[in-house]
Amino acid sequence: MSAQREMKEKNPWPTPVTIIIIVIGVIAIVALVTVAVLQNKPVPQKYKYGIVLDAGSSHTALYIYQWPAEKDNNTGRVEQTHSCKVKGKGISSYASEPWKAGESLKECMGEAEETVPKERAHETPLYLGATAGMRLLDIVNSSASKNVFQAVENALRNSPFSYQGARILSGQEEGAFGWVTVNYLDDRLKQGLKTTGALDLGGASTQISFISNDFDGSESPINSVNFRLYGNDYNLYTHSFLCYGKDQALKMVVANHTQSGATTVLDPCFHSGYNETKNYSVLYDSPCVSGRKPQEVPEKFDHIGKGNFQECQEVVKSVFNFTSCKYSRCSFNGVFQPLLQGPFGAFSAYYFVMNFLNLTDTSMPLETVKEKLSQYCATSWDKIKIQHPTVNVKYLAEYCFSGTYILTLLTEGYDFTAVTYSNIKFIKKIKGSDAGWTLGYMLNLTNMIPAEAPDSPPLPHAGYVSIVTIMTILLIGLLLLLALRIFWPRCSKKTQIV
Ligand SMILES: O=P(O)(O)OP(=O)(O)OP(=O)(O)OC[C@H]1O[C@@H](n2cnc3c(O)ncnc32)[C@H](O)[C@@H]1O
Ligand SMILES: [Ca+2]
Repeated sequence: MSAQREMKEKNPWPTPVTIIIIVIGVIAIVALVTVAVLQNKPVPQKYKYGIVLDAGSSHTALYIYQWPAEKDNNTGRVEQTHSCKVKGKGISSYASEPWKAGESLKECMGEAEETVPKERAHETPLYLGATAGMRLLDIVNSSASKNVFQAVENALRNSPFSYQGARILSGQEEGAFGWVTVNYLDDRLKQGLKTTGALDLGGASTQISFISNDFDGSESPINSVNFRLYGNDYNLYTHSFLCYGKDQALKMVVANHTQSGATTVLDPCFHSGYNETKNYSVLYDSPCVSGRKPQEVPEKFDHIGKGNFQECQEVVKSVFNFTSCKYSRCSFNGVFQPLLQGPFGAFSAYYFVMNFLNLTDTSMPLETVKEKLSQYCATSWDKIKIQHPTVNVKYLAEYCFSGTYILTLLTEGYDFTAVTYSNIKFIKKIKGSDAGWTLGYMLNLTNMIPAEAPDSPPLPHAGYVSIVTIMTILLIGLLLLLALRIFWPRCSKKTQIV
């Protein structure tokens, strides 16, 4: 018996148990490596780029987007990597000297050349989209609008990028792409989650876009945009109000005050102590008001502030027409609008203005918001200038009007109530990318959002983590057992014998 035991102890060949442990260990290692390789494809190192120029009514901005080069088959995340604000006004302001519109873009185009790696430039699409400023110029002087586009095209064709054209977006496109941007950045589209509405307030137009159960497009087809994105169908309600951006709305409000052709205009939307001499011709230079220019007007008028929120609200209301509606329900000016639904993201001037006024917190009761704005409007112009010495004086003079306009547009125009006001979030960026139509526009033109859902990874993430964890624990256990058998055979034998 003892000789047998001695032989066994000296036998260099592993016992069947050891062999089984080794085999299981090898299988576990192979399985672990296979799962890890399948799940974690190599992390892409390189990026692809796309550039969009937003030629707005008040200014032009350039946005550069990037996404992982190996994932442009619809699975990689597109994010904003750089933005550049073009100096000066919007391209529509260069109607009488179009070449300057092209010149104005050069500095930002230079920044784009520095940002996009040289070897990627030729394959980087470059788009320019113009909005309400060019829509208005096109209405009053279409040849001037063509000349501006010509100048802009010349400048962009000479860039190293793959120029894809410049054009005016329709109001519908502007609204719909803003909605796509917000929901793409929030990962709502890919995951098929409930979507967020989009509210964009520009200088010359404003857009509202949202999904409502109350809307199937049949009542007002011009307000309907259909998408199939990542396997989900969306029937989006969208409307763009030309002339209801905050600069044109201000013109309309002041035009209402100046119908008598007076030389002095008392304005409740400007602070008391504000007094500026303005030209009638400049005030009435846009098609939003030109039809209402009084026949006999002096050259100039004194624009004098009165600082009264309630009165300001009344005159602001006067630019909205609530009298006629041929649909089941309307927002204003006879435009169909279904029942408001879900959360909303409000960006561009909505954010600039409410952020300046410290009123971005929408959990604050609407009445409190109004009280705060009322106090702000009642503050004298001298005091306001002292309190904000670094703020652009043109913006500063207009925040009382702008805040009042925003609240009136949201509550009277779109019908947000004291309850639904808290569904609005004033936003500038989402995960580092600016909210606005540009990203949605590029995603659409580059077919970056597929109609159908992309293939999911071989395993759901939770399954993958569980398998890897179980395998690892098993492997460590087996290796420990093996080590015990090899290095302390006597010890393990003893346990067996006992
Ligand atoms: O969409 P459109 O109507 O073409 O206009 P835009 O694209 O040029 O309009 P923006 O959103 O850039 O700006 C909207 C308005 O907000 C103004 N604005 C920009 N920055 C601002 C700030 O910091 N404070 C107040 N107003 C600001 C700007 O002059 C416009 O009147
Ligand atoms: Ca805009």
